[in-house]
Amino acid sequence: MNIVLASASPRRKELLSNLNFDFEIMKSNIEEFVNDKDRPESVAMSLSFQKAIDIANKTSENNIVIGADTIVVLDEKILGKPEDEQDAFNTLAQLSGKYHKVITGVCVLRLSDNKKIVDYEVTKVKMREFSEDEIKRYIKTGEPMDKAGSYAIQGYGSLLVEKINGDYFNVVGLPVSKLGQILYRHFDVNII
Ligand SMILES: Cc1cn([C@H]2C[C@H](O)[C@@H](COP(=O)(O)OP(=O)(O)OP(=O)(O)O)O2)c(=O)[nH]c1=O
Repeated sequence: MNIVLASASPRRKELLSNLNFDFEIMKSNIEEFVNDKDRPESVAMSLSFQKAIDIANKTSENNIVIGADTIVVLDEKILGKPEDEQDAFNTLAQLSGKYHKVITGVCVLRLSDNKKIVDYEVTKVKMREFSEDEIKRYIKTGEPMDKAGSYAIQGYGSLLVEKINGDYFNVVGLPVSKLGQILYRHFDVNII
């Protein structure tokens, strides 16, 4: 039995690596389809499941597969990864001075005994007010381009964040504590 992280995200890999247990990485390349009418929590959970099942079907059925998906939500509207720099600018301008939610859906499954747990974690993030000039300078760093909500709290984006309420790691891309509980309670995996 192996644990497989169904993710191309270097952030997720790093967060799991901090726990010093063996796992494999397999990159799922599902088409991320979002229906605007669904609740943001459902969207994040559904995408995490799609990533996990894609990889589960390509690996041993005894493996435990983990999928995750992070979205940023402002006034119930999902702000995903930016399409281009203009899109990143518009997203960051909307986030300035306000609270938003970061939701990460997480799915853990094992086909051999038909086990599937899907859950999510929410973290509230308050941005300080920033100017258009600051947004332009931030975009020039290149950091926003592959991040949900066009920022990275673990990087230069930390300069824009005023405070958070909830799990920091959830914002970076993986609700580590929740995931640990799922592995322990439902899959008998004891990391510590
Ligand atoms: C809000 C925020 C998001 N992010 C990242 C985490 C995710 O990698 C990314 C959201 O995109 P996702 O679609 O969740 O993940 P991904 O495409 O990077 O990787 P994969 O689907 O293969 O698992 O945004 C940060 O790194 N820092 C932040 O502060």
